[in-house]
Amino acid sequence: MSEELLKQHRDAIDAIDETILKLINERASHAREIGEIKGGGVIYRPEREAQVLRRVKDHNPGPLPGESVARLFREIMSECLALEKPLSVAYLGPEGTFTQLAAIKHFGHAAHTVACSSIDEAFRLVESRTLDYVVAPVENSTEGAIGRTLDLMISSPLKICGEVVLRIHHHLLRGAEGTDGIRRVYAHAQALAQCHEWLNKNLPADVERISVASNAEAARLASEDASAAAIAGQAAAERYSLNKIAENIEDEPNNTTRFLVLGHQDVTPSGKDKTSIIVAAPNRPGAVHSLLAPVADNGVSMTKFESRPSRAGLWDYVFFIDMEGHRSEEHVAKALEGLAERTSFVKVLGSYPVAVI
Ligand SMILES: C=C(O[C@@H]1C=C(C(=O)O)C=C[C@H]1O)C(=O)O
Repeated sequence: MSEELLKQHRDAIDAIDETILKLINERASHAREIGEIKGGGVIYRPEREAQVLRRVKDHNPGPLPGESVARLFREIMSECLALEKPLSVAYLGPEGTFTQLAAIKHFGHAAHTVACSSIDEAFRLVESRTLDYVVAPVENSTEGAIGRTLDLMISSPLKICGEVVLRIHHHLLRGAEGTDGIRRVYAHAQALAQCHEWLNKNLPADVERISVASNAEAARLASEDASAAAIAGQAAAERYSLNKIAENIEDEPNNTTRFLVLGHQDVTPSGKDKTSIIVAAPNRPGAVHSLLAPVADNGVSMTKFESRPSRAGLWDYVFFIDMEGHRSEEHVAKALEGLAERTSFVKVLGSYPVAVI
């Protein structure tokens, strides 16, 4: 090893770090000025943040991967915005849930994440403007829709202003080592379902599977009970100092959960957006087909179509539809007009940027 060569590179890194430091602070000063111009109004602009992240990925010369530089800039923006005022974000707690991870992935570490005891409470705290935004899971690639979030969106005045897609890795966690002496496994019902095959193969049939409110709650219970294990993610393992007895035990290797970010603002177009709506339809043959005609006729692509029995009693079914494009784009606007003519209930939940990181 050449000491001289090593020193040359380290000197170069020191000089670069000084420049980076100066430039990041210069950037923060501009963000603060922009905050002044906004004059106390809404400071967080999801469309602008998505554009910044896409630009960074598109212009990235390497060797760092695009995803990595986008994550770094995610944190820089988070700190710049916190200089104006840190955002407060409600999520289904306790600390260490995947929803908290999703909130941090979307807003960065400078945001103030607040654990709530239910998705309902998280919505309520944002509806009452006690907190700024709520992050809630909406669908999992193996388990399907998260009914409670969908039901809340039917009546909530909140608008969707972003989405987060998170790869979900589950681990078997325990205070002790090995699987000997495990009498029960705690996990959220979704996690039990997502690891069902693995549990059948790797634990005795008489081990009890107990579903609890969250993965983090499962980890907490396992940390207090030597004959218990939990299924949870990395964050919960760290939070409760548990050993990873087995890693990535999810049956489906591409297990991902999609989360929605909701707040009070309408988001302007970012250039690559989605629009989410709810429509109601009677339970009549052909009703859904004719209802959807304006979507196809205007060349709008649907990326999701999910039905739920209506609880309001006025309709038989409600449909959650995601489509490509922003509601202000002509073809999307025309599709929405056409839908409104065919049903008594259309609710636009929001137009928002497609997830970048
Ligand atoms: C600086 C702004 O405000 C916030 C901070 C941003 C940033 O650091 O780049 C981007 C969007 C906003 O969330 C802006 O609107 O441009």
